[in-house]
Amino acid sequence: MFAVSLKKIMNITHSGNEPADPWFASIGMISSASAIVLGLLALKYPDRAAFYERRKGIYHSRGWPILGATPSMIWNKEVIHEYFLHQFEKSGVLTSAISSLGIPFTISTIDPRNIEHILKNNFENYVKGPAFDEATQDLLGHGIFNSNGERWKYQRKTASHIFNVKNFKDQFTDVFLNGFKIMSEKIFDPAVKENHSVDFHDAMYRFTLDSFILLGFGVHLKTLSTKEKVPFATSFDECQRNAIRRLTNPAWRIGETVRHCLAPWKKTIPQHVETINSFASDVIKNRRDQVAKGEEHGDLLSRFMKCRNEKGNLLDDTELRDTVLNFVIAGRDTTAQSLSWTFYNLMQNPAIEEKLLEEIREHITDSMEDDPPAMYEAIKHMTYAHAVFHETLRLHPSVPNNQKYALNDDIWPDGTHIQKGDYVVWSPWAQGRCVSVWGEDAKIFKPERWITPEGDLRRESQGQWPAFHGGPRVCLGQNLATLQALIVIVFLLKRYKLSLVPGQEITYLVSLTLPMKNGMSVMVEKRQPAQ
Ligand code: HEM
Repeated sequence: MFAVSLKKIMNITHSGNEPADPWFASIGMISSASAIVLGLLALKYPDRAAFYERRKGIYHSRGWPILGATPSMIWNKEVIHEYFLHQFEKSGVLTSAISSLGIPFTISTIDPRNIEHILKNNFENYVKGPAFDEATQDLLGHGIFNSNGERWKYQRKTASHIFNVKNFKDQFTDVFLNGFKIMSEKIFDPAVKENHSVDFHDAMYRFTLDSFILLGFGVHLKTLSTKEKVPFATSFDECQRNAIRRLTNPAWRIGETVRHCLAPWKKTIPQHVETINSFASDVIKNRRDQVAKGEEHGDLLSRFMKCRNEKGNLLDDTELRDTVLNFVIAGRDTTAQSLSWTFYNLMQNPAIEEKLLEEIREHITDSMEDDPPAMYEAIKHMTYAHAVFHETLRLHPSVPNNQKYALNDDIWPDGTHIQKGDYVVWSPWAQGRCVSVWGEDAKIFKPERWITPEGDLRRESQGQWPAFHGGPRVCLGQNLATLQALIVIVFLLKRYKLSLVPGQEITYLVSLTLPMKNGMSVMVEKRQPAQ
């Protein structure tokens, strides 16, 4: 039938005596067979992906015949977090299975009890799966982020000795305060003087990259001071962006090869990785020479140089590269994004901004800019500033979606049965906005929800608010990220009044983290001291 119509279209005719063209005959047979197979598959899988078997006791949303949720997910790929939220709100359940072509059995949940169970109570059963490891291996190496089991345990133990707020109180605060001064001088003051807008999101990215490279490797990258892109920064950004492409596309190797063939003049991912590696190896070599001459440095690299691995040996260059780079990757984007979303919310809620300013005036003096320990102590007591930051991360979690892989069968607190080899996904973004989890005002920015009747900061369970993950793998930098963010919030608000440039669309870019898709243009004025 198909072959006949094809011939008609191509205007090819045969007289009755001519033997049939074997090419058309085979096409006809293949088409008919395919149509039959598709028909049978559509009968067996009328509302889900082919070969996807439903499990009892789990809610399955209805999808397309044979394709399941694949077309809707592709259609909504730019607004995937809203899509997940909508699926939960439409179904009224907090746990459901996703049937999509080409992905393994995946169960998605925003139930706080289940998330707490995965992260904490049955932590040993859930690991980063093979897909994550493969997609991020060249960038993360064998660092803490993509390690599991004993290797992770050892790295975590070593890092937590070094990585405590007490150790870094003065040094971290000092780096952030200095970074803030450079950012003011190079970006915000000129914008006030020349009355031009600033891409706030870009400024935060530069600020956190400079700060974390200084803290991690002891190197001044100076992206805040240069208009041109620093090669390390370009490669670092490109590798991070690429990681999400790999995680969402099982055929990423082919994709990368095709992209290279189509644009051979562009740097490939292995070339970007090489740029990062050669930066790290130069810094490590220099630092080894300096240490050999008896110099003392306080950056992470120098501290990790004194540590031993699980075999009792000092860390070699590759282990040092992986360890330090994992911290930079962990801290840089997440903190820059949380700052951008905080200011986005403050600019839209002047009453909240004013309340925060009152707290700043009460606790922070000008002299604290040059007194890191005093600054650190003052910030600790600013309850409302913490509430603003937590509320931002509730609505705009820097890690909006997360997944793990089940090593064994399990039963979740809501009764869902998990089988060995299942992927489990939770979405802090959808959870933070879901009325069933956070109440009727879930979608409203309201820092007051974080303040107890006694005026203290409310501590939510890690299952309810997994912005910093939870359990044994809770974010190691939570206190530091909060410290850095609050320093910037406090001093930026104290010095400047920011306002959104009208007419721009502020939205997220779908990625492993939550960057702003189009940046965020703001106008900057000097803030006049309160009368
Ligand atoms: C607002 C800022 C931040 C947020 C929202 C955040 C959030 C998270 C989340 C959700 C995870 C779990 C990721 C996963 O493995 O699935 C994580 C892990 C981690 N974070 Fe953060 N993070 C922030 C800043 C930082 C900073 C500044 C550092 C340190 C410089 C840091 C260090 C780490 C490390 C080392 C891990 C891995 C912990 C482990 O696997 O044992 N983070 N963070």
